[in-house]
Amino acid sequence: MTIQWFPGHMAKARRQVTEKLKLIDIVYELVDARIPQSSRNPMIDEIVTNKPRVVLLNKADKADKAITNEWLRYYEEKGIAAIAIDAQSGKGLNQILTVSKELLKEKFDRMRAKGIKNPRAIRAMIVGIPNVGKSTLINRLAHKNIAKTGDRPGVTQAQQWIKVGKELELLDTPGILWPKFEDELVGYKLATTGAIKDTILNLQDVAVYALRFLTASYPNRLQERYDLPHIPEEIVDLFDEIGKRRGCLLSGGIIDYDKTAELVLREIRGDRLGVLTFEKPYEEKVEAE
Ligand SMILES: Nc1nc2c(ncn2[C@@H]2O[C@H](COP(=O)(O)OP(=O)(O)OP(=O)(O)O)[C@@H](O)[C@H]2O)c(=O)[nH]1
Repeated sequence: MTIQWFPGHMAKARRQVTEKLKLIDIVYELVDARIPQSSRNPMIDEIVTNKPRVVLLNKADKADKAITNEWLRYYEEKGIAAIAIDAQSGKGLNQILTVSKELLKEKFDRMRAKGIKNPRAIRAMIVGIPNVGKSTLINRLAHKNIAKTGDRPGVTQAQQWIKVGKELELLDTPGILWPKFEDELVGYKLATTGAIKDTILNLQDVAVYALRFLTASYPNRLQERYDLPHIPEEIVDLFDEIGKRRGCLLSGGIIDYDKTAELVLREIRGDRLGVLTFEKPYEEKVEAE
């Protein structure tokens, strides 16, 4: 597989995030609840070293609820604050302030101890990979409450802050961290959920991954959706069955594998096979074939 992880992009993103860290009290790391591990950039652990962090499992409406709960337990066991949210509908968002206040209690208590009667609002920034829902979350929290507050020390550029009630302020520009997909399985998961462009990986390979995953984890849904009396063992036979049933054919009745791959991925992304989660905590890494 010839996936490139652009070091130039990453270095720039790292610089920008590091610069903004000086302005804030807490980081909200947005990940996709369907692939909490693959949708984060592991470098964030090196970048965000001295600020508390909350993991926000976004698009929880598209994820398998039981597995989202497993992820929440996993983070709890590791002592990492995590909340399942749906930025589009606003579900779970009210927990963000509560958790932030808990994590920053000592810092703000110290301010009060120094004689500051009404400490300022908590300042936060959102970071995450492209398409994970950063803008949706900011807009949802903002309710058009965007406040121009001008320069803050440490940056040459004026930062805009978004007021979220009285107690929270968000940087209006999120930090973008690129996904790291040197591992091909990570790449396939990102592609299946639509986090990376379809032109980056071979679409048939992505669909092979997705169909193998469905066969192993959600066989009933696969059978039901494509009306399969049983799931063929050979992946090519599975493509044939789906292509035949859905009319993805070339002239002469030959199965059009590109069209079949496209159809399957479109239906997965559109929740036609129900809500799905592609990775579990503590899961052994399985090499994609
Ligand atoms: N179902 C669902 N869709 C969501 C949710 N949050 C965001 N989306 C959708 O995901 C897509 C990407 O959301 P954006 O907010 O543009 O993501 P972003 O991280 O700002 O993307 P970039 O600007 O590329 O960095 C949009 O189509 C949103 O409508 C969610 O909680 N649930």
